[in-house]
Order: sequence, then structure tokens, then C-alpha cells
Amino acid sequence: MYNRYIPPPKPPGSEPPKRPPPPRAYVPEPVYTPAPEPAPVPLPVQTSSWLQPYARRVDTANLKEPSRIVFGDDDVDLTPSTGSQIVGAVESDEPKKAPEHKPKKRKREEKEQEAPSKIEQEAPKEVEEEEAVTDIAPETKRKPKREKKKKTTTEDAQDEDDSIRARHKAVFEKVAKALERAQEDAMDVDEDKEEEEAVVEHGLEPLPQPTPVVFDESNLTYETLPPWLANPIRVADGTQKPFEELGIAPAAAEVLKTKGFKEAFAVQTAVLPLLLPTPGFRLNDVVVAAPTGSGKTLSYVLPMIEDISKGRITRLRAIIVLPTRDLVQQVQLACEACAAAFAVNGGKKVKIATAVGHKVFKEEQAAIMTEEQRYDPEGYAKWKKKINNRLARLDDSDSDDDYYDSFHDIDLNPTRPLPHHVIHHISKVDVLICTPGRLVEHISKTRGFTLDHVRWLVVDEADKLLAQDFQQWLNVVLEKLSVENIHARAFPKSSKSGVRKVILSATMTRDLSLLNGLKLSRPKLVVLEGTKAGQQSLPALLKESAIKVRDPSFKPLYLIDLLNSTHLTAVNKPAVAPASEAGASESSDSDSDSSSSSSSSSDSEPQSESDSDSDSSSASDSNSESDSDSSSDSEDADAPKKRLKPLKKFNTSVLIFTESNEKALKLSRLLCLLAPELEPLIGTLTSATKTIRRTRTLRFFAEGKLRILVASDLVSRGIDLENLEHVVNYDLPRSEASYVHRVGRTARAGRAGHAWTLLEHDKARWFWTNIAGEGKGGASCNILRSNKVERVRITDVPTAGEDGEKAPEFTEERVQAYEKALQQLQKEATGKVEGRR
Ligand SMILES: Nc1ncnc2c1ncn2[C@@H]1O[C@H](COP(=O)(O)OP(=O)(O)OP(=O)(O)O)[C@@H](O)[C@H]1O
Repeated sequence: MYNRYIPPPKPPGSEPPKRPPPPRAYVPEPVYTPAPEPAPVPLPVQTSSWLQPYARRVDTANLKEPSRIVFGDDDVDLTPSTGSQIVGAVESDEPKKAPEHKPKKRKREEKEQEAPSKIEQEAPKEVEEEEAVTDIAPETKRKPKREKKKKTTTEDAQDEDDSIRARHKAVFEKVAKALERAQEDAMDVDEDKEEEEAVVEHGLEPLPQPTPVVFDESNLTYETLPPWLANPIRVADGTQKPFEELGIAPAAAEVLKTKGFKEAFAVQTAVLPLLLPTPGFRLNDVVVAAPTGSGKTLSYVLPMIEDISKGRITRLRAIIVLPTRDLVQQVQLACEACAAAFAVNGGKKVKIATAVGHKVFKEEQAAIMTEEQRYDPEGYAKWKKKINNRLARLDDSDSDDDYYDSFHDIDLNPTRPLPHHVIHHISKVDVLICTPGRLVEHISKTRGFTLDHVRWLVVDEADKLLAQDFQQWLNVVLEKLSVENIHARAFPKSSKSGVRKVILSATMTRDLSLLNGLKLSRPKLVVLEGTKAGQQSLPALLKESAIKVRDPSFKPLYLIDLLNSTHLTAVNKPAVAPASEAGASESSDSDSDSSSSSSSSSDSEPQSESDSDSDSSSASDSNSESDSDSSSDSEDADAPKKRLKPLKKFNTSVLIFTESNEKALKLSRLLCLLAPELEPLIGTLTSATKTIRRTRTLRFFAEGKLRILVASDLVSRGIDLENLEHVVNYDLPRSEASYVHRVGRTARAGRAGHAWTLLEHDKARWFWTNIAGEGKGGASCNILRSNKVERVRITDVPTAGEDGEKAPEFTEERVQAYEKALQQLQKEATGKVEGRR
């Protein structure tokens, strides 16, 4: 074992003082000393545009022995060769990628590489020696040439300059010449431009424009459309289903049956399931493009009323927008029928109102909205504070009147609240059926009128309403509907909330910008099977005929002949055989139809309707006078009538379209003058007809008291004239869509109908191509029909004369009678004779 040595403790203070750390040896900071600059070497070093930025081309043609230069991080060996060598280029793909086009400079260099130029061969000796210097410091190398030159002595620089000039004299001369030429060219161009500009004078005439690109709509295919338009829901025409099968409550379906709606029509079988809320299904907006008379109205009214009838409180829940007041009234009837159906099983009786331009606005407001005083001291205090603030800002607000005036200014409320009460505005209706302009008026002017609770927005005859932006109605409405108000729009037990949009037309627009304007949500399109994109189908049971009008000045006579012909008979029931001539005149009074129509109370009134459009009092006064006038005419016109079907009984119904209100009035009167036996059956409808008269005329027509309606395009859309069998285009419609709507007034709801068009020579081509889809260009016609348009001759006179000339279509007597009738019309129009205007 060894004892461990423990050193004795050192007395305090005996510790050697701490040595300071030895001073660190002085190492001088490395100072960068640039390598001695070699004399500038006038090597023919050139940058290469497609290589690295520092790459240089070194002329090695005159090197006598291998040398080395430093270039950046590289040491580069230079070997004597016949050309030049590139230094400083890092291997990269870049040169390989370089486009085939080589800059002129490079091309020249390459040439030089292949065969050293004359200039190089003649280079002076001292330059050759200088070129042999191999080591170039990086700094020197990186500096631009110009800097290097600065560092040389002035003499050297001078020498160098001279030598370069001498060597490249030819090149310099060439360059100088080229520059001169380029300058001259530029000046020439400028002069040319000035000359041109001086010659061309721009007047007010438009500058020539490129031919606009024509979008061929006829070739629009489903592939070019958004998916919802490209993949519509197709339903076979003729499909029918009981309403109960489609989700309508049996009790409601029973009521519908009593109103004549036994089964759902094809379009309804497709639309109802989309619009009736189905648990678990996401709701879609629906666009319906189905033929006229296919039952589109019921397809949205039924689910809409069914939905609203589930609520309890009356709020504005649905808005139906239509283009005319007649349509508003028509849809109102459909809504009332459905409201009655859904009220049977304890459902809410849905309240319906209309808003159209011709009504007194205040009365309409009172019918739509009401006010209620509710006890609310807090609300009252707030309201008073608001009023007082307002009053404080008024200059002279002493009087009580001012007080209330200012308060009117604030909330436009003329009703004074009772103390500690607040006025609440309450909707009196669940459904508002309206024209777009009037809707905007209510939104902006009717106190408390709000769309906050609206769950349905229906736009019927959408193509028309979207094309004509009445007071920006769509933007105004959509803006109001876009306000997030889910709770206000939802029913407690309903899966449906938000606003449901339903857009309908027989001629649905293909203009996507218009459709996009509706801001549809997950839309679905419903069309009839067989319809292509943009096609408009006509009713299956519609027959179409065209009558050639050889002489347009006798057009009314063609119409008279058509009305009197056997062609115009009942199409939905067996035609009544024409009675004998004698029998016709004798029995006219005893005939039930004519007796009812000739009874003064029923028939003279509707007839006077057309007259009263301008002046009702003079019309009634003038009845007897005009009658006596026309009776004398009728005697003259007797002869031609003898050749035609005698009018024992006009057992069908006709709607005649003219191109304007004025023409409708004139034609109506002319028909009465030319065929007085028809007079009691004729009514007139124009947009100038007062609403009350319009309604009455339509009622008389529906009752069969009137059989012939002469109308402007006012009633071409949407109007459902019960049992109308014939439509006559006396004047051609202005568009395909207009034709579809006009002829679609007949052959509705699965009934047969016949459309006639009087065709003048100058319009025939347009008709046969665009409407009938025949001849050259007919393939682009977008009207889908089951039968071709047939050509019909009504007048029976024309036979070739002996000399081969065509005989006149109308006898001399008829022409004379016609001229007399025209004179009479003229007198009435100018007021010389008190007639019907
Ligand atoms: N299920 C049904 N059963 C019997 N009649 C029906 C049924 N549905 C609709 N109708 C009737 O068919 C007719 C045409 O209906 P509606 O007016 O809705 O057609 P539409 O498609 O809107 O035509 P348009 O495009 O011309 O406006 C109306 O008289 C209507 O009462």
C-alpha cells in the first residue's frame, strides 16, 4: 500500500500572482495584394453572346507554343492552332439550345475560325509577341476592355488605337458606310410616313373596320353550352300521370279534378318533382322551355302554392313576374284555383294579389300592405330620438306641421304612431303576380314592402322579360333577394329555405348572358323530347297553312274568303255542313248562336269595344248610321258571297293578328263593312283597349258570343283563349319567336288547332325559309313541327283567260264593293262620317 502524498497547505498570500495570458503573437492581417498587372495584352478576346457572360474567345492562331491563362477559377491551356479558342465557358446545355439563327458577328467569327482572315494574316509582329502573354490576373480579366485601356499609357493607347484602326480599316469603313445607309433609310421612312400622313385625311366617315365575326347560332350544339343547358331533362310529349303520383296531396288532387285538371301534363310530370320539396334532395332552380299550351303555368303554381300553404303567417312569399296585365290576370285565376285546392285539408288559404300598371297605385298599395300599431315604448323612444335629431337639423322646425313633415321625410310614413307605439308594416298577401315595372315601383315606394320573406321568384315569358329590362327590374329584385335572410325565408318544418327561381318560356332565350343575369343556383332545364338546343317546338296537333296573296291591295278580300270558306270549320268537333244559301239568310235570326250574338245587349257591346278604344261615346252613337251605310254596301257585295260558303252558322273561333293597333282597328271595321253578316261576331283587342273592355271582350270570346277577334301582338303571348281553333297571321310576325307564340294561341292543352298565314310575294321567301324551314337555308329554321306547312288556295276564280293571261282573282262586283268599303273607312277615319273608329 502506498500513502498518498498530500502537499502541505500553502500559507495565504504565498500563491504566485496570476500571470496574465501571454500576448498573442502578432499576425498581420492578410492584405490582398494584387498580382503585378501584366502589360495589357491586346488579345483578340471577344465575348460570346450564347456562352457564359465571362467567356472569351482567344485567338490562338498565332501562338507559337502551348500557353496557359487564368480565367476566373479556371486555368486554361492554350494550344497553338489555326483559329481561336474559347476560354471561361462552363459546360452547359445553353449553346445546344441556342436557336439556329446565329448573330452575324458570330457567323463571321466562325468563318474566321475556319480560314484566318486577311487581317489576321497581316497582323504586325509585336502584336503576335504580346499575344503570347499567358497569365492574366482575374481582376484585370474581369474589368471591361475600356478600363484596361485607361490604365495603359496614352502613348500605348494611341499606338494600340492606330494599330487596331490599321488592322480593321476595311471593317471600320464598312461599318461607317452601313451606319450612314441605315440613317438615310430611317430618314426615308420618316419622310414616306409624313407624306402618307399628309395625304390621308380622316373625315367623319367611319374608319374601315374588320368584318365582324358572325356567330352562327344555327349551329349551336349542346356541346357548346354549359352542362345544365347541354344535358336537359327530357320528357316525352303526351306523358301523363295522376297528380297524386307526383307528390300532390290526394285531397288537393281531388279538387284539381273538379277544376278540369285530371292528370298532370308531360311538362308537369317533369317539373313538379323538381319543385316539390323532397327530403334529402338538394333543391334546384328550374328553367322550362316547353311548347305553348303545354301547361307550364300549373307546373310552377301547384308546388308554389303547396309550399306556401304550409306556412301560417301571411308574408310575401312568392313573386310571379309576367309581361302583360292580361297574363297577370290569367295566372291569378290559376293561383286561385290551386289555393282553393290546398286549403281543403287545413292548409293555409294562400292570399294572392296582382300589381299592374293600369291600377291606381294607392289602391294597389292598400291591397298589398297594411299597418299595425304595436305597443313598444322602447321602439317609440328610439323613433322619437330619430325625429328630434332630424328636427334639430331643420332650420325652422317650430310648427307641428314641420314636425310631422320632417318625420315623413325620414321614414315616409304618413301615419302617426300612438304614444308608446310603433307602426309595423304587414303584407296582406302571400303571392304577388305583377308586371316588372310595377314591382320596381312597389319596391321603391311602398312602405314596408319587402322581399325579405320571398321564397319563390317566377319569371314567365322569360325571353321577353329578360330582353326588355324594364327599369332594371331584374337587378333591383335580385339585389333585394340576395340579402341573406335564411330564417325569414324558411318554414319551421320545411327542408326548403332560400329563394327558388323558376324561369319559363316557349321560346327560351339562348343568350347565356341573359340567363346568367338570373343568377341561377344549380339550375335544371326541362325540355320536350326531340328538341335540340335552341329549337322551339310547336304543339303536336297544330296544322299550318299558307295562302298566297297575289295582289296585296286586295288582302282583306282574301281574309273574307278564308273566313267564309269551308276551310275554316271547327277542328275539334265535326264540322257543320254549310246550309243552303236561302236557309242561311232566313234562319240567321233563329239560329241560337246568331240570335245570342245579334241580341243587342251582348253583341253590340263587345263590338263597340274596338271603337271605344279611341272614343266610346261616338262609337255607340254611330252604330245605326254605320249599320245603314254598311247594309247598302252589303247588297253590292252580295254577288261574291253567293259563290262562297253561306254563313248559316260560324261554328268555329278565329284570332286574326295584325302588325299594329291601328291596323287591327281598321281591319276589324273593314271586315264589318265587307261582310256585315260577320259583324256581330267580331271583336277587337289592342294594347290601347281599356282593361275593362279587354276583359269583357275576352269573356265574350270565351263564351262564344264573339267568334272573331282582330288583335295586335298584345295577345300573342301567353293568353289562353279557351277553345280557340284558328289563328290567322293577316300580317306576318316579325320573328320566329313571335310566330311560335301567335300560332301557339291554338292547339293548346292537347287540342287540335289550325294556323293560317296570308303570304305576300315580297315576304314569301323569309316565311318559307325561316318559319316553314323549306328550300335553300331552310335547315337553319329552329321551329320543330310535326307536319309541314301546306300551301292552300282559297279564292276559286283564277282560270287562265283565252289569251293565256291570268284571270283576276276577284270579280268586278267584289272589287267595286271593296273600293266602296275603303272609301267609307276613309270617311270615318277623317271624321266626315260618324263611323266606328
Ligand atoms: N293537367 C292539366 N289538365 C288539363 N288542363 C290543363 C292541365 N294543365 C294545364 N291545363 C290547361 O292547358 C292550357 C294551357 O296551359 P298554360 O296556359 O299553362 O300553357 P303554357 O304552357 O303556359 O302556354 P304559353 O306558353 O302559351 O303561355 C290552360 O287552359 C290550362 O288550364
